[in-house]
Amino acid sequence: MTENRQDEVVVVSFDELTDLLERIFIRHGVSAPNAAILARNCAACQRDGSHSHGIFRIPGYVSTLNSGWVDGAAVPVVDDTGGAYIRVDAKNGFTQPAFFAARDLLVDRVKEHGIGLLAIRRSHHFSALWPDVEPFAEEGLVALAFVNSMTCVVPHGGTRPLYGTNPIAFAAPRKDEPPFVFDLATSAIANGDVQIAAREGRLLPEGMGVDKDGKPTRDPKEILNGGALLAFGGHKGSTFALMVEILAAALTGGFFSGEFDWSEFKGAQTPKTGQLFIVIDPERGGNGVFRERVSEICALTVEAGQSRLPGDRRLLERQRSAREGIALSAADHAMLLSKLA
Ligand SMILES: NC(=O)C1=CN([C@@H]2O[C@H](COP(=O)(O)OP(=O)(O)OC[C@H]3O[C@@H](n4cnc5c(N)ncnc54)[C@H](OP(=O)(O)O)[C@@H]3O)[C@@H](O)[C@H]2O)C=CC1
Ligand SMILES: O=C([O-])C1=[NH+]CCC1
Repeated sequence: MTENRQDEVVVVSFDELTDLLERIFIRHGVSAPNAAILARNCAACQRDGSHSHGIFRIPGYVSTLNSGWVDGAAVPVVDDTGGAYIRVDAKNGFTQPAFFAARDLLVDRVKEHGIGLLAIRRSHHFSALWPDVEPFAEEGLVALAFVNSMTCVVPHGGTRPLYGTNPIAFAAPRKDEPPFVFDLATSAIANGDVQIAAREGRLLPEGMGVDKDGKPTRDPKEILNGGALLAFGGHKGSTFALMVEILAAALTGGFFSGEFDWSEFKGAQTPKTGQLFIVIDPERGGNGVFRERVSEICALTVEAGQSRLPGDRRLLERQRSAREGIALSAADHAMLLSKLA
């Protein structure tokens, strides 16, 4: 760890950050195996510049754990249907331990059937989705993830919030290069980014949200205090958000984004919903050149003038972190240390 007081920055390695986060999770009641999974996930978000779901989320994890809303020591129960469909009851724990409890079985089933579904319920997903899907593509598989969250998005033309920010992620292997991965909220902006803008006193771009009276606003505080977010792309993004409610909640047996009641749990921030993962073995397509074709369409997209592909910024951040370490502001580093007290 190196401190640079002049710039008020503390530089840590990925392993150092993971270790610190692991100790924080354990300090607040997360079991050791679950803490190792959550710490690695959160450190990876910070490393890759997914700042809305990196260490920014630690106070939320901690206040939620302390409220009793989530069980950090939950032991997920895997229900193997014997076919391509695997169900997991997360037992009111975080999604990632439930995901890893079934991941190997899922990959076995994908190899067997060409496709596998992992449906997780009674689970709290408080992170980015790309860490869930990217490793499948590194193994040559195609993966999709659907996660619903907590009510803060108004359906297109509607008058009250109903959907969560409901992200969708996708990963596909490419030939001789890292997988193509996107990971996006179906809201115009993720709730985490609205919170960060509010903290930094920044206005948002037009078209992200409305205030408590339904009037368009660029003020993140007005959106967070009784206002709401809009879906991306009008009725189209709104319909994607609805689809995510169907796949992540109705299909898995989890709660819709507006269905759970955390009012008795002061400090609770993690949505207790459901998550669906669909994993496909592209080799079953039989054309034998799937990776080449993915690389080809990505290259054509850039040739057609798109300045960059989804995931490019994140991978550059990953490379920078590997070269230079992960730079935390001294204030953020102090915040993390304070969570060990
Ligand atoms: N757990 C949960 O319930 C929720 C989690 N989230 C998480 O919040 C995160 C942020 O979501 P969101 O605000 O939608 O993220 P962004 O809008 O910042 O990015 C969404 C995707 O678009 C890509 N992208 C961004 N800008 C461009 C561009 N100019 N050209 C091409 N591609 C681009 C990003 O790649 P790149 O990363 O390389 O910039 C990323 O794959 C996600 O990781 C999501 O999973 C969101 C909602 C709920
Ligand atoms: O940024 C976001 O919208 C959320 N992240 C976790 C729950 C919702």
